[in-house]
Amino acid sequence: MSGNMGITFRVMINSISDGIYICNSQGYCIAHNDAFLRITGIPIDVVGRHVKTLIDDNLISDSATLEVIRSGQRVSKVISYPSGCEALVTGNPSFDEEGNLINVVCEVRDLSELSTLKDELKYSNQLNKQYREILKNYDPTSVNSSQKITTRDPKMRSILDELPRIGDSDATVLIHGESGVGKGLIASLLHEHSNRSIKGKFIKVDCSAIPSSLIESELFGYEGGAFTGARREGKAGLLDKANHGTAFLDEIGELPLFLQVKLLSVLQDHKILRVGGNTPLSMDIRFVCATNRDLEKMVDEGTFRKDLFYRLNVIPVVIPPLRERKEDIFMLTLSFLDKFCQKYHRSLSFVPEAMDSLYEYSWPGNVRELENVVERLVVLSQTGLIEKADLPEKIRRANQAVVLPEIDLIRRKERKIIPLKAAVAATERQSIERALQQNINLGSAAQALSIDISTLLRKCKKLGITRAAASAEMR
Ligand SMILES: Nc1ncnc2c1ncn2[C@@H]1O[C@H](COP(=O)(O)OP(=O)(O)OP(=O)(O)O)[C@@H](O)[C@H]1O
Repeated sequence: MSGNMGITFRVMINSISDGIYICNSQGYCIAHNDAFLRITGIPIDVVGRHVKTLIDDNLISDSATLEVIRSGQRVSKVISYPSGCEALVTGNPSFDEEGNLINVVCEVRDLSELSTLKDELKYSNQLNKQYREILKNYDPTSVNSSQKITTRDPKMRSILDELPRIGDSDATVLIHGESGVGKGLIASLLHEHSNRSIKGKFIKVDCSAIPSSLIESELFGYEGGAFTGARREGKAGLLDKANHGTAFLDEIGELPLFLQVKLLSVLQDHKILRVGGNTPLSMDIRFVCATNRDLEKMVDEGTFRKDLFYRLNVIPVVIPPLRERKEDIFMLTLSFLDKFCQKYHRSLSFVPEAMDSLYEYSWPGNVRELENVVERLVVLSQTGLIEKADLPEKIRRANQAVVLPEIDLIRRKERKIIPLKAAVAATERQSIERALQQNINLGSAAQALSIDISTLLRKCKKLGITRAAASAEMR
């Protein structure tokens, strides 16, 4: 610090991170702290100099001090300095007991630092609030509170609307859809919607996960001594466990041909025959099957039985891939974020650029992939914000542009959903460029936009808008 002040005062004033600049009642600088020099980059000793000479020497663009001396009131101004920084300078008058001005103390706040921090904090608070509100008001279709399905997609909603009716019937359902779209979830909801959930269980069998040599005995069970290594007392199969309930046969396209015949007879006769057994056992099972393969093509190729296909496909349910219901990406992301934040006791939000990238990505692994990505981000995140840089590279590459040009915005409008941040940025850019082009100075441009100059400067900096670029843009 410079100036003729006591040591305690010097230590105190230098512990402040904002710049402090003190003038006497005539406008001569009597002291300043170290932060003042760091922020302003003024290369000369200003103590003893009149502020007017600093303006004349182009060291400051304006003076709050002169305005305070003139008006006797607290004054704030945005002032540019040789460091290239723009600062919000607030001049505070101090008076003696008779009300005479003694000196003017100016606080110099680096707007770029301040606005970045403020923006981040404000934005993160806004997002958190917004997310919580959406989740609070959103009514996910929930069944018995154990399973929740999140969707806004019209096709998905019509499937959900049909679920109670399909659940009530005992007809066989074949769910078609890519891996990870939620076929298992829909199947379990069907069970929960039926009165089978009261008297029986939901048993899932992944036909692709059980080796073909074991699948028959796993499904149908076996009698004692049916084969080498079999238990002496025999064993009930998974279908036994589904008695009075629902058997969900996932990846049904992987079922070997010989078992397709056996399954067909179960569907027709409602009886199962254990491996090595002679007496068929009556079973009351509702079958829901799922596949990510084109079963009709497999029928044509002779790898899937036609009669079984028609027997299974009584009620077909087709679940669209996530890339065809982009509206769901936002909702699902927030829903998974909430779930994993609760699980891992974290509090996190996505910055808009990260959300844009999630939106743009094609999600070949569908909802499961999204769920896994969000869980990983929640576990690995070290700050309260998930940024674009935190996303896996393949997702980051899906969206390089942060601020979308208007043309892209229109193209996106046609696809109905525009990420909120991109829409706001494009609209802000357009209004600011127009205001800068149509107004002679920053003050009137800010007035036209109904914001103050510091906000205008901050937004210009953030969006990379200069007056020259704005004028060129509008021509
Ligand atoms: N709409 C949704 N809302 C909430 N969670 C969902 C939704 N769809 C899928 N999920 C979740 O995504 C994950 C994958 O879903 P699911 O296992 O049902 O997919 P799948 O189509 O059966 O996959 P696969 O074909 O590989 O067996 C699960 O954790 C599931 O809970």
